[in-house]
Amino acid sequence: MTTTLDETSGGAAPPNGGPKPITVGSRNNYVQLGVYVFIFVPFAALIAAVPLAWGWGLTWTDVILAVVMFEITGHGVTIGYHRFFTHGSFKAKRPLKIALAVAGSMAVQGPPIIWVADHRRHHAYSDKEGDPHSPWLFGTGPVAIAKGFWHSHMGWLFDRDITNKERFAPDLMADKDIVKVNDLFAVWTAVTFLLPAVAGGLITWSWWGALTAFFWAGLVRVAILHHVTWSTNSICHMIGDRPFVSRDRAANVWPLAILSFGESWHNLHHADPTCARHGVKRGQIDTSARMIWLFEKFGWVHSVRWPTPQRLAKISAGQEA
Ligand SMILES: CCCCCCCC/C=C\CCCCCCCC(=O)SCCNC(=O)CCNC(=O)[C@H](O)C(C)(C)COP(=O)(O)OP(=O)(O)OC[C@H]1O[C@@H](n2cnc3c(N)ncnc32)[C@H](O)[C@@H]1OP(=O)(O)O
Repeated sequence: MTTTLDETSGGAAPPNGGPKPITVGSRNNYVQLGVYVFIFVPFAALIAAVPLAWGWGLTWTDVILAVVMFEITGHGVTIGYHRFFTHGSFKAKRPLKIALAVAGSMAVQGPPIIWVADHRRHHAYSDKEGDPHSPWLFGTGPVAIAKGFWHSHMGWLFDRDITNKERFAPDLMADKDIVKVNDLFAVWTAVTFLLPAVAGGLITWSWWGALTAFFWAGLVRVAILHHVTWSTNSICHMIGDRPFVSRDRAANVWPLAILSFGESWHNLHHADPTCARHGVKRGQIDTSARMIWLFEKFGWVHSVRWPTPQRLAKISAGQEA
């Protein structure tokens, strides 16, 4: 059976079918070097941060700037890249659309069109051959599971094919605003590191304050956001609860709910990919859904796909028989 995008994600993109390949070659060396640098430099800072936090550099200014940057860029990914651009869970006014694309780009996870194409491909082939980052492609058993964890968490980023953007993201490629934001990706990458440095320098009125803010609210914050995001691909496809029926191994992992802004209610997400709220049960924290609700109240978004009792009953495990 041929799996089409429309069947699986609900399709924010028009599924223009055809025999288009799912991948189109490999990344060039220049981009591959960028991936290494933008993964390892923040990661090195995160490792260094543990001893450094004991009395070197970390100030309340750095903590506040790091939290603010984490909130902006993290929600740029969850609300923007993920729920809006990939899955079309709501419609947004143009200024908000552009702001979400920029905020997502500042998470240093690649330009929006590539991110969205990869993620739609993930849903189309979830946990099967063709999924760019499933942990289950190596089989079962301890060694295969260890390999699978590494591959799904970050290994896939180092040695990977390029997802066919024409097939998986034609709607974004036809959107001039998004193409512009996409083309300026290197600028947003610079801004995401320089903004906290400039703010830290001005607030403390010192070069030292700029340096520590760059380290904590730039590098360390990006590294933490990277690993939280990647955990959705790795941990949330390996362990956790599966109260809803999905065609893959996606699971709900409650300890990640706060840091991932509600994205770790991943079982519901794969059972109902276009739903704007992932934490649908009582007590399931989902700050991304809260913010979408707020945007709706402000009139910035409309046509939000909120969960309905009928839909939830239909996808609940045990209800299908
Ligand atoms: C609280 C949050 C919770 C979130 C939960 C999410 C829920 C969803 C669930 C689960 C989904 C998870 C999904 C995870 C995905 C993670 C991905 C990562 O983490 S990536 C990490 C490392 N960072 C990078 O890889 C950036 C590296 N790239 C760069 O910095 C720049 O692109 C750079 C410096 C290499 C080049 O920048 P230039 O502006 O000079 O050049 P230019 O024009 O952009 O690129 C040239 C060509 O290469 C492509 N390209 C650029 N970056 C690419 C990339 N990362 N991958 C593939 N192609 C790339 C471009 O599209 C362009 O191709 P053309 O000419 O348009 O066909």
